[in-house]
Amino acid sequence: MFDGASVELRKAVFKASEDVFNLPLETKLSTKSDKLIYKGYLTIPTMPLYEGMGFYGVDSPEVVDELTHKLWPQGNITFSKNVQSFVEKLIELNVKVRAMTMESFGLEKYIEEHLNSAKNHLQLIKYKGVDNDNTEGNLGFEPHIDRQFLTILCQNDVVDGLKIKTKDGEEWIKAKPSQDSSFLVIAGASLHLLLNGGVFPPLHRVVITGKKDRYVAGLFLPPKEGLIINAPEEIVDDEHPRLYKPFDFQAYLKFTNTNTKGRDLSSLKTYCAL
Ligand SMILES: O=C(O)CCC(=O)C(=O)O
Ligand SMILES: [Fe+2]
Repeated sequence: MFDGASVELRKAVFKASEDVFNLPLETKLSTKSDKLIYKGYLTIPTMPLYEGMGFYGVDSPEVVDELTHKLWPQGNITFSKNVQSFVEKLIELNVKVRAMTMESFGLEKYIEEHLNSAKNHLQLIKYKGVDNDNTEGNLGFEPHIDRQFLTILCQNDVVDGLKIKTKDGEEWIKAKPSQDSSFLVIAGASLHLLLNGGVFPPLHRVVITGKKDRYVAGLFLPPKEGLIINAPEEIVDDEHPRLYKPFDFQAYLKFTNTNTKGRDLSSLKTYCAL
């Protein structure tokens, strides 16, 4: 699925991403939407090195075209074509991973329904490199679990920074892609809930150490608006009792947005465990 041509495509997307973040601030701000925080330009006051550009519903060419037009009113066909082709590859990978995951839990009959229950969201991310010798590194992204079903990340080859907490909570390990064609797949809270705790959503954070800017492209799979997540009966029994109340993603988003420190597994449990 990811051949030489895809590696080229990926390079083109990171080049495109540089172009996006190099645009004047007013242009980037013109894409900001107050309806959904993750549509358009995103900065987060507590994470000064981070800038994001979100394409919510990215599988629809209109979404990419509309945002491209705001960024380059004179047009930029190369940008929208590269983003669309790249997203197609990421979506293919996401479908495979989610179908295989459902299969491994014996939930074949829910695959279709599950695949249709998510939106495709592309987030281009830039972390500004730092010019200081803080050996601990500088905060790029606060520790958190992802809230969606699944996250697929790829980064520009030269700069690492993503760290993942081991399941026992003992240490942070570096998530280092093995080669420039690799992707990192992270399970999020919504998949954890759907599978009654069967997959683990890891705590992760980003630490920036060098002068080089770090670019990441991530496909996020948030549940569609209105979906209520509840683990299927087939995976609930005396040995695996139901762990969570029916879960409304939008309400959880609101809860975690007003409480940024609450994005870990224990606060998810406080929020909706039975
Ligand atoms: O920058 C990264 O590698 C991870 C970003 C991330 O964790 C997120 O956007 O949720
Ligand atoms: Fe994350």
